[in-house]
Amino acid sequence: MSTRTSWADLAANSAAENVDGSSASNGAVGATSAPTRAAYVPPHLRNRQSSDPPAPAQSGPATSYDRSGSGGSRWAGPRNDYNRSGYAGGGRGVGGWGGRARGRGEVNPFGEDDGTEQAFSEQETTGINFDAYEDIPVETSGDNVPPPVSNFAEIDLAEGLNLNIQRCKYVRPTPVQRHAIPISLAGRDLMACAQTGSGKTAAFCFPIISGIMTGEAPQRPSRGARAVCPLALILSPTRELSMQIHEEARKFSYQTGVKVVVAYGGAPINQQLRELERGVDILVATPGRLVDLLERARVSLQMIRYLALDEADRMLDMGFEPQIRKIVEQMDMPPPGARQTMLFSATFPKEIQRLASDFLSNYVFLAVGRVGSSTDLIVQRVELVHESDKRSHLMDLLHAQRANGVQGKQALTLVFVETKKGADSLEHWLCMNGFPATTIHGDRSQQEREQALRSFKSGATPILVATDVAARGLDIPHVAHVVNFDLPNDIDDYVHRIGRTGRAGKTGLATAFFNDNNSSLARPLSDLMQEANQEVPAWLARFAARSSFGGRNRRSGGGRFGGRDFRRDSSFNRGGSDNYYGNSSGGYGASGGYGGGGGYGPGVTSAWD
Ligand SMILES: Nc1ncnc2c1ncn2[C@@H]1O[C@H](COP(=O)(O)OP(=O)(O)OP(=O)(O)O)[C@@H](O)[C@H]1O
Repeated sequence: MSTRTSWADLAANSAAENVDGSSASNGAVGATSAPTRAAYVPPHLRNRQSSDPPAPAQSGPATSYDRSGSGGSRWAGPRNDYNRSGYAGGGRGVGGWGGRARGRGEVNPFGEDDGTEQAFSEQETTGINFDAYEDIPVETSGDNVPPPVSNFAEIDLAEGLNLNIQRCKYVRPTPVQRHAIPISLAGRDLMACAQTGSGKTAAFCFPIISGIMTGEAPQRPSRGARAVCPLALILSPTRELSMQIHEEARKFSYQTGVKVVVAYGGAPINQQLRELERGVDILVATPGRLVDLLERARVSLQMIRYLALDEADRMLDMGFEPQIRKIVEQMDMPPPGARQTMLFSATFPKEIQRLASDFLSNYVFLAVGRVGSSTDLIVQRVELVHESDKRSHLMDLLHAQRANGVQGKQALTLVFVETKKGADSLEHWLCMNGFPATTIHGDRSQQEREQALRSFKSGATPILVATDVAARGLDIPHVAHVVNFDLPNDIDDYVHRIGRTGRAGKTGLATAFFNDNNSSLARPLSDLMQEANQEVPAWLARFAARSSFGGRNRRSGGGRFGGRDFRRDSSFNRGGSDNYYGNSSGGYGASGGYGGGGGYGPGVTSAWD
């Protein structure tokens, strides 16, 4: 019983932390407010009833401009000047490339109140807890690595971008930003590994936006050409993550004249085509939809200067690698060296690093914290729960949270399950038992997926039951608790899942239900927890000791895993021209420690776009 009380206490503390300054400033509902109950529709009836309200305008790329008040015609977008973006090269008529016009009528992604003035005074209270990141060891390797900076003022970013950084209330760069931004601004290719929630999105967006703002005007193909030619491509594995990166990039590029467009599956392609035709500098996309656009010859990659792969290890695993190779190697994208390539993730198995090196030229490897480690900000608990007891155990947890006033918008709970059917069934059961829940997985329509996320974020359904489709990248404020109802097979998936809480310096709680079916995860899980200074239960240590070495999990063969450039490991070094010079701070040694080979199995690739 005492354990359960402590879960609830932890969740309560976490919720209290998550409430801090921001709720005061936006008038958000407090932790004890009752959430608005959404009308529950059982999964089997969902396609027959139109119970889900239609997606609001901001959900789609094309409709987002419909809110701009720029007038009735869809063609009267804020930047229908094809000379500037995506089409027809030559004269910009806007004071040169560096003097890009601000998009008139551009929707303010910061809301009605721009708040630039206010931003400075509020920054210190609403920002990230940087102290939490100060001790993180950083390692770089590569040729002539550009030195890190300690604040944004030291970085030579374009002026309009600096203003938007203030609008975002980013006071100081996070560690990954301090290192990665100067490396990218120096024009270097980069493979970067940093913990979940540590600000990787801005780390690749800032150099791209700044580079486009200050770089030479591109000579785009003639206006008659059907294909649009973005200058930068950002690929991510899921639709929701692509949408999120698009939203972030739009904030960072607000009023800079840099146009960001998103394209992802499950949404009408015609809307996305229309948006692309208005001009695009940065294209954010999921691989499947991009291949479709390339095959229709509606997008050309010939002018790509920047390529960023977010969740790069996922993008290069067996599920996605063929599509990524097609996009990057078999279409018209400039080769490594002629473009700048940035790969980011919180996990980067060596096998994938080796694959990824095909896309890079004389790159810098950057590890902030150990590769694949979880952040200390997340309190991790593992409970021994038999398969048949999982539901009642979850119910106990949720009741304890409720009893402690941990619920509502400020304390969202994300529950991961293995299968889509399992997700629907658990959601149904939770709702029947008085816990408003919704679900996100690959069998739901895109509209349903987006509605589920909105409902979760708003606190209307403070529990989201998800498959791995929600495991990576999603930055949902106020996720106080991640429950691994079904543990994943791969420890890296666990790292990403629990990383949906404890983000941007805030604390979070992660609870996992473990039983005999998860024995292959015992050792990597106990290693990971130990490394993150978590309490490892004695029974888990016994499971770990019993489990065979060299299993399918990469870490199961090694006592220690670390942030390592695979080029430092002689067994991976193909004797090529990779020269590098290691550079580390924070004091961890040079031993490798990823055991076993292969290991990254197909997992739950069906859940991915
Ligand atoms: N310099 C900064 N100051 C304050 N907040 C920041 C800063 N940089 C990023 N953030 C915020 O931190 C949160 C996490 O950032 P982001 O989503 O980029 O993390 P990530 O490292 O990509 O995580 P993941 O590995 O889960 O994809 C976001 O809400 C973002 O707005």
